[in-house]
Amino acid sequence: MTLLEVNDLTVKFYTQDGVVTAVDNLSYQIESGEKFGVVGESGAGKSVTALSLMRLIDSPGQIESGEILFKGEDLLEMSEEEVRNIRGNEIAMIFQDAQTALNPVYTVGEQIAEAIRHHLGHDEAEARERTIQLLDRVGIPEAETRFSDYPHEFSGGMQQRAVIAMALSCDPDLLLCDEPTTALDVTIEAQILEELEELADDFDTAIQLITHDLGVVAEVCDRVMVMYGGKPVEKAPVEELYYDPKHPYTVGLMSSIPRVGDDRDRLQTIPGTMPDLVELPPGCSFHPRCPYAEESCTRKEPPLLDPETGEEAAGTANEHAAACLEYSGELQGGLDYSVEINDSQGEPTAVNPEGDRND
Ligand SMILES: Nc1ncnc2c1ncn2[C@@H]1O[C@H](COP(=O)(O)OP(=O)(O)OP(=O)(O)O)[C@@H](O)[C@H]1O
Repeated sequence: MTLLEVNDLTVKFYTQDGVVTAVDNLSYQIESGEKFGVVGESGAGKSVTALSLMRLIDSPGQIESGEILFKGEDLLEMSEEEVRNIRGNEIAMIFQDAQTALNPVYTVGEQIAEAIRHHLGHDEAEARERTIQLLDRVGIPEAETRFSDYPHEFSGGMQQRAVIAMALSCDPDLLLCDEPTTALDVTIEAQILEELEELADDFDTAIQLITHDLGVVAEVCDRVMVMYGGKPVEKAPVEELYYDPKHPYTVGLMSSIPRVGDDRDRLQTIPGTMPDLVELPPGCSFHPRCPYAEESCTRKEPPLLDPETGEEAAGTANEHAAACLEYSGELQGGLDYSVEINDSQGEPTAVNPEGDRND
């Protein structure tokens, strides 16, 4: 069943430097219980998309148009009170920085219990019991004792686990995670991602996981949307994206995934930077950074197409869709990159644009 359907969402910020189109006519869907990744560099519009789902876009920002259907109801048409009931209850959000989500003057346990009392109407004893169960479930040892600890008595990883417990306390249908492990060290990150994945399955909660790291998406997600300049450039089931990426931007992102034990320098980034969102380049907004760009790319904005058939594709369910003129047959030189499968480590793939290898 489709849980979330975003149709033609456009969000703009009216800044002194001009009008920033942070999200541009964006459409995507998330099924119940699905783990959906949103990937792209800084400024791609990932956080603004998530904040729109919570109706948390403030001035100078504005949701200009579109629909956000959650269980068939348009969040953009709801009253403030109706949205408040959904927020934290049916849709919960976890941010990168656990410290901002936890109030330093209350114990961790009290904060979670308070959320449970508020949203689920439990009495104090029930809320306390559920909190301890949740703390235990997210991997906090000696949960009963730690209930009474203040946030500063928790390590960074433990704080983020507590935030996950708080987000799950009301058994939401959709959990928005915005770079939830970026601030943590790699070992803790891996543990928490694994936990998050398991919890989502146990609670039958769908996840929209925002990250700039395709490795994180590979770990957790079923399906992925790659964003560039406020738009999706590729959508695919996660394995297909890894083994058979179709958009040059995705290929660039994959080349920059570092791999443990890999002696080649994979820490290369895609040359250039995200364009100015006040004045996007004409045609394909990735063309100034694309190694395959031709004259036509500077003129025509590529639609999302099924790379196999060249037909229009929304990239829902198992569809693979990419926005590149290659798939409308308008790129004369074609795309020329190779996909390496790194069998020894059982990891998905390394992808290198031709001529960009360091071996
Ligand atoms: N409060 C704001 N005022 C003005 N512009 C904003 C504001 N918030 C976001 N933007 C604009 O929206 C664009 C998209 O921002 P967003 O935070 O969604 O990017 P992102 O992909 O989540 O990047 P990051 O990984 O850095 O969070 C930004 O480049 C910025 O220009």
